[in-house]
Amino acid sequence: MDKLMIQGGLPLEGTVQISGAKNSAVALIPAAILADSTVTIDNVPAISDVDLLAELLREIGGEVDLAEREIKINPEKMFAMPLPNGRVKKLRASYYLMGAMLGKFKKAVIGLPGGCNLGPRPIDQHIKGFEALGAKVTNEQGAIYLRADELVGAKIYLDVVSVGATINIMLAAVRAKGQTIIENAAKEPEIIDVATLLTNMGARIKGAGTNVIRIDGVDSLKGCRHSIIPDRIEAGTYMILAAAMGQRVTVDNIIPYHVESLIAKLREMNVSVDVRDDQVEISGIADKVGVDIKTLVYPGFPTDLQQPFTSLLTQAAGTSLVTDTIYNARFKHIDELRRMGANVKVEGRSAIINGKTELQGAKVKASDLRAGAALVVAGLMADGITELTGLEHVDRGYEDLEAKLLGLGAKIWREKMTNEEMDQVKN
Ligand SMILES: CC(=O)N[C@H]1[C@@H](OP(=O)(O)OP(=O)(O)OC[C@H]2O[C@@H](n3ccc(=O)[nH]c3=O)[C@H](O)[C@@H]2O)O[C@H](CO)[C@@H](O)[C@@H]1O
Ligand SMILES: C=C(OP(=O)(O)O)C(=O)O
Repeated sequence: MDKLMIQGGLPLEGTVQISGAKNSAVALIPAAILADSTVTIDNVPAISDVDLLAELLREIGGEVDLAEREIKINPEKMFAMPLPNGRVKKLRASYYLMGAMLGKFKKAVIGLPGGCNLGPRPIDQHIKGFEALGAKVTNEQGAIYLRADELVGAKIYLDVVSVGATINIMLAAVRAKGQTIIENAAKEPEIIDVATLLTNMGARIKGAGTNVIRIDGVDSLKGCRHSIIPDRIEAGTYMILAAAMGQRVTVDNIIPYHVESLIAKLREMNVSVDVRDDQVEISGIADKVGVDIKTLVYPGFPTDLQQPFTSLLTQAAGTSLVTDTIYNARFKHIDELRRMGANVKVEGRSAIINGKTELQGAKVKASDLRAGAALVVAGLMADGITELTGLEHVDRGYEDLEAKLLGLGAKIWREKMTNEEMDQVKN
């Protein structure tokens, strides 16, 4: 097991290239199950969630060729192999195997998903959608059993705006009989990306990116080629890093429109953001002032950037209030920030940050993916060296983190943990 060593206090400068979106990739790869011939996806990020999904598709008989930035999925020999345990529990997005396998084979057995521990993450809206399409769904010993004689389009109103449920219902509905209407659908860019792939495969989908999606079922879907949109959360993380330590940092290969809520908040803090066609240039040298943020569904401020943004706010003057309306326990990074000297307290769904405080390098642990990102931001701002463990979470979502940061002038490297350190981290 490795730990990440971060030498803090060094200015960042240069250009960083953003990879394909994790939350698109992890839905697009299962979507390929629905095709009858090879789907090729490029701009695929090299992250462990993608490796796990590639393995899962191989387990169900898929021929999967994962090369640099490209994945080729031939679904011709796939079958409805039950996946109650194992890799499905290591990531959140394994739940997309439910919609895709149900849509293709009319049956599936998939273990309950893993992913970041952010408090309760139910999948009742996914199940409500599958049932509305005609599936019988049962939960047996931690695995979801789905079976349908046939899937028939239905009108489904989501009680909670859910990215996963919206995509999963689309996957199950594209080959159903007749029309499905998803009301109160999520509008995240990744949903449009999945709808684009499915449409290129031959599906008939209207309204992706709005809160009403209409799907007219088709009998079969064919292979095609697709390029993944840039990762707005990775982009946002580097924008926050640039605001923290950047003299002049260009975050390249992005869709600036996807990070508008972050740009607005950075400007409110006094950070200079120059927006161009597919990049932003950020200079964070100015004295920063505290701001309040409230996470919301897209296009509101993304919950996935809340944790790294909290780290940045420790360096802003005054009191800032961060409220997460999506997850009630997404504050596991706060204790670690306090260990580094931050003045932050959590009250209910909010964190109250009093800045600006000097941060000191410390031994800290990432409890989840974006907690890891938050601690990398903090480590780069702190005096001295920060040792970050829990890298398995960070590797789920950030391609080449060290290489990208080295390219910006950071001093960051991995070291093997000693047995004693591994015991300490486990306890
Ligand atoms: C793989 C992936 O794309 N993960 C993203 C996806 O997660 P995920 O798809 O799991 O998140 P959802 O959009 O479904 O969750 C939003 C909220 O709805 C609740 N809910 C969701 C489904 C359901 O059936 N019942 C229910 O109550 C959740 O507990 C949460 O409070 O969107 C989240 C919100 O933008 C992001 O943080 C995750 O990075
Ligand atoms: C919460 C996240 O991921 P997942 O849903 O895959 O756990 C995230 O990407 O911040």
